[in-house]
Amino acid sequence: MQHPLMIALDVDHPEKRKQLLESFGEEPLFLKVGMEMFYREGISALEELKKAGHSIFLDLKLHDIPNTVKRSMKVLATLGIDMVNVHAAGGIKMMKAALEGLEEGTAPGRQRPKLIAVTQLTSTDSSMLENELLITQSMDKVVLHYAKLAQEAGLDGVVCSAKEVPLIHAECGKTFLTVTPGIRQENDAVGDQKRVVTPQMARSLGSDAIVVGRSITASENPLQTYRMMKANWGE
Ligand SMILES: O=c1ccn([C@@H]2O[C@H](COP(=O)(O)O)[C@@H](O)[C@H]2O)c(=O)[nH]1
Repeated sequence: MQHPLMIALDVDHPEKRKQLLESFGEEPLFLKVGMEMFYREGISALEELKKAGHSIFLDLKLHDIPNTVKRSMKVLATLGIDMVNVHAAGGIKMMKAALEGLEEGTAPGRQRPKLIAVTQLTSTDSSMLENELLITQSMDKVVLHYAKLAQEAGLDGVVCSAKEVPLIHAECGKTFLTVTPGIRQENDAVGDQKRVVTPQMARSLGSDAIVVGRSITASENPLQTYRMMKANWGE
């Protein structure tokens, strides 16, 4: 998939997860497995998803000392996942260690999972950045700075809002991946997200992939909503 719409499997029961996936039939999907599902269902569920032909972004957002992150990534590299992430706030050493761990853990002949870094969560706005996190630079500057650190560490790309994609692609190059959550159709509830765009806007801003959770998982007809959002995203 060149520009995937990644479905965030944020549901509160394995049966709901299974029902949701059944509603998509045989279509191979790009699925984002987050902490909720991974902590509940573990590695065996990832194997199930892979067997069904799906691609997996394991969104665990590692953020710890470099040694711990490296050793953890070495384990995650064995799980058959396609993408995994860290928080760029862990710094260059931590990101380099994450990459080393992934490389060491990837079996010969297998493709290393892509490694991307969260710049600033899409639930953060400028006011939170300044007043809670005490970061006084603008959101654009901070996100770009973290993207550059991730690139310097050798990572494949970042998680950011689609709003920051043009800046990141201009400074880090078009092949540096931008994976963008905070996606909503015009009338969807925004919830806790702050830096939000529609699938159409994400495409015109140049996002490489969009992540959609509740708009699909909480929809009365997830398949129909997925198809509509995918069409609006241009895939
Ligand atoms: O900055 C970030 C990083 C990760 N996420 C994750 O994406 C989905 C979005 O879900 P929605 O229901 O579409 O809001 C969710 O799993 C987050 O953990 C993010 O939103 N922002």
